[in-house]
Amino acid sequence: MDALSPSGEALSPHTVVAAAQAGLAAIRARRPRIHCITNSVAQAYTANALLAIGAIPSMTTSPDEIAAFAGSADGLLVNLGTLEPELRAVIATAIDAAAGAGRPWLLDPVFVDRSPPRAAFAREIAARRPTVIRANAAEIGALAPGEGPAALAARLGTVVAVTGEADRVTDGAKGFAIANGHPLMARVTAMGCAGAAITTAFLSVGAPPMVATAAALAVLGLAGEVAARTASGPGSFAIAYLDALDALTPDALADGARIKVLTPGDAS
Ligand SMILES: Nc1ncnc2c1ncn2[C@@H]1O[C@H](COP(=O)(O)OP(=O)(O)OP(=O)(O)O)[C@@H](O)[C@H]1O
Ligand SMILES: Cc1ncsc1CCO
Ligand SMILES: [Mg+2]
Repeated sequence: MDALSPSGEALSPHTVVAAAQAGLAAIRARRPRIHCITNSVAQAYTANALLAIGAIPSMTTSPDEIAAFAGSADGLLVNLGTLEPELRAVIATAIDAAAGAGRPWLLDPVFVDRSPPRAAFAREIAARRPTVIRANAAEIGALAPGEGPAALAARLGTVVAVTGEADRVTDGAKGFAIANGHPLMARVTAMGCAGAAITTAFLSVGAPPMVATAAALAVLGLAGEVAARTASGPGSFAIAYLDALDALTPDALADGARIKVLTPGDAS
């Protein structure tokens, strides 16, 4: 299982496909619990997406419970989509607990491009070195103005994933481009948020972070392509996407994943 070997190995599209297959099997067998501090728009869909892939969601943000929940979870998602004031301290406590327990955590800096105070807070959180930062291009631009994903990843020692029509993942030196996905994914709110939660589930089952993130994005994109075949619009697509996550097979991944290795020049 080359995908589960330590980082530093030669990277290839096959590495990612193998990690997607192994990660999917591990999530379904081990049922990792992912604690999600996420926005009020995305909560129910995110919990359903985690269940569809085989993981277990927990979602509380209660200040007196967050350390217990985050510290005993297999991974932590921090999503800033509806950043009510009391969440700032809750997020700090959750990161302490997850990082203290040696668990991966992922930052999704939603809408930092719309709010300078939120961008400032997101930069503070990013300085805590999340395992992965996942965002759309506008959000990465606001989080690290003038820097670009590869420089951001290199400076923090984290993995940065930029999602959109094509997805790119980098550790600052190397990277992957994932071409899977469907335009209907941009017509349902919280697709990125739910995808970040599923990416956290892949991080929690053991592949190195850049490979695990690329694997998760291939899974998410391929599920989107499968769902689009039967959907008649955004509403039925949202439901079909959950079914597609549940039904995805190792063979479908081998046939359908569209991954390219990025060299240092094009990882920026
Ligand atoms: N036009 C597109 N074609 C193919 N895939 C897409 C397209 N737009 C988005 N996606 C896919 O949808 C997922 C969500 O990415 P997106 O960049 O839209 O997230 P986001 O902006 O954070 O969304 P949200 O904030 O609504 O959760 C990614 O896996 C991405 O690959
Ligand atoms: C629409 C919306 N507003 C805050 S969070 C969110 C979900 C998509 O990120
Ligand atoms: Mg988003």
